[in-house]
Amino acid sequence: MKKILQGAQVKELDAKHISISGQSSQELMEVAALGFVDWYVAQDQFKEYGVLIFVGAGNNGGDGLAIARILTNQGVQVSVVPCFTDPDKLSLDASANWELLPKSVQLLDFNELKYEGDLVLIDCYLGVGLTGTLRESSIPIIDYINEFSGPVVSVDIPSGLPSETIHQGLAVRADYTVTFAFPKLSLLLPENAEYVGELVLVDIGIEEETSKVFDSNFYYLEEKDIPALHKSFHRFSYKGDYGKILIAGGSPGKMGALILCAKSALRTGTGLVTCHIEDSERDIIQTAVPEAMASWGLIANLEFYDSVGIGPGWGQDGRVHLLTQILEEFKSPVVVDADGLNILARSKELLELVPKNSILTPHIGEFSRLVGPAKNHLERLEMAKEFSVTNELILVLKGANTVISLPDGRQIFNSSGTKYMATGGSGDVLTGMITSYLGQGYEPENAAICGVYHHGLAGELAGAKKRKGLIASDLIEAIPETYNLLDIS
Ligand SMILES: NC(=O)C1=CN([C@@H]2O[C@H](COP(=O)(O)OP(=O)(O)OC[C@H]3O[C@@H](n4cnc5c(N)ncnc54)[C@H](OP(=O)(O)O)[C@@H]3O)[C@@H](O)[C@H]2O)[C@@H](O)CC1
Ligand SMILES: Nc1ncnc2c1ncn2[C@@H]1O[C@H](COP(=O)(O)OP(=O)(O)O)[C@@H](O)[C@H]1O
Ligand SMILES: [K+]
Repeated sequence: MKKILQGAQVKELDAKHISISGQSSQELMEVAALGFVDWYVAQDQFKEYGVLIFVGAGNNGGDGLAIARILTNQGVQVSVVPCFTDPDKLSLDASANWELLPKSVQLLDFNELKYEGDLVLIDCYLGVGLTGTLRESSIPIIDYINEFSGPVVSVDIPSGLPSETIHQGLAVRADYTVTFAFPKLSLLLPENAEYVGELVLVDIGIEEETSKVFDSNFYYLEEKDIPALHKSFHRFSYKGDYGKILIAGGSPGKMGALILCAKSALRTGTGLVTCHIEDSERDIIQTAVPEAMASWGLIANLEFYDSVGIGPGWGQDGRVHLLTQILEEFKSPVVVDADGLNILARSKELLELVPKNSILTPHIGEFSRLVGPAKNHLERLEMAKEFSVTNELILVLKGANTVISLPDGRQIFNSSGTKYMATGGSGDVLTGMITSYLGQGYEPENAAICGVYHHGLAGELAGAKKRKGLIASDLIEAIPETYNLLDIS
């Protein structure tokens, strides 16, 4: 899994990579520029566009000059706007790429900028080398980029955005940010979404091993990390091997949440699902999910189950007794969501009963009730870490780039998912998936990671077809496709 370092550590990371790989810094810049161009030319929406590249004097500008050369050689019409006064002031690698710039590239003076036709503006003005507050001289440049009528793509980071903090001042507001090696923390903060646009990560071949010596609790979860975390089953596996799970949820008028959760667990691979419900709701669950069994009253034989999911659509009134029974009698980790979390927030003494390494899946509202209100996402991350470490629990803080907070202090940002998942019932589907993996015998950490990643991927697959027409049931139907895509059997 990639470590998320600080922007200021990028130079050290490069130096380490260079000493291990034997690659020169200019070659590394070339790899980054080629990676950017590969992504760029694959974007159908830019097919008929020329490009206008703003370049600064540092290595971010160097990337831009290399991109200008490579795109020109691929037949794209390229103009460059140098945002520096003297080419002698360029960084070493930027200077080398300045010398290599093809003669056919048009150099445009920022003060006399006039352009015609469909253009994409590529922002290579300032990267992670930004220090302190933005200088006066940068303001007209960033204003110009922000007033540009066409699409804006920022390279590595939107110019003017600091690498680690929540920003409220002037910075480029990009439609896309194509970042290198690892996503900078600021690109993952919801408060900065208006600057970042869509986030794309380009791998530039720096081994994960290289960042081991750097101190960071933040990690970025990608598709390549997933297959190794899955358990494989053998030819003679029977339904008991895939887990027997209990879901305590649903209430009159909110049975849908439980139905989504149960179906999702079945599609994730669980062998046997039992739904613990109110007597009056028996017909609904048996009709909507014939594959599931139902139980009611006090729970008999809790030890029969491999995992328990608690909360979707449950309601809070009259549930404390049942929740206490589960937490006292079920000795393995459980999954707690929705009203299960709301009860814990109201009756904090129950928190001590929650088995260690259980997985709690709050959205921001539930987090605020359970752990406390946060000023911003950075503070929320810090509070989540403290909560996970102190209580030895796994917190899955849901949202775009869901964060998995582990009892050892690591915090993992998810890369999969789409805005189309912001629809009622998406969270119930996630609870079913994580409970399913726990029941299949996955370590709690892996159950949370696989659940969160596959859930987001199911969202991407369903979202590609249904866009804003996506509903939570579409996520469930897309779960099997995620196994095909990652070749998980
Ligand atoms: N491993 C990787 O990820 C790789 C990273 N690579 C790339 O390197 C980039 C980092 O490059 P970097 O360190 O040269 O700095 P960069 O971002 O160009 O900024 C320096 C410029 O900003 C200016 N400036 C500073 N503060 C300012 C302010 N407050 N207000 C205004 N201006 C200010 C500063 O001016 P100066 O102080 O020198 O006068 C100088 O001109 C990184 O983002 C990525 O794109 C790839 O090439 C390869 C592999
Ligand atoms: N903009 C978004 N980008 C990616 N994922 C999202 C986004 N909005 C919501 N999600 C995901 O959808 C799910 C919503 O969960 P939740 O808020 O509990 O919904 P519900 O209570 O309706 O089931 C979470 O897993 C969250 O990560
Ligand atoms: K930039």
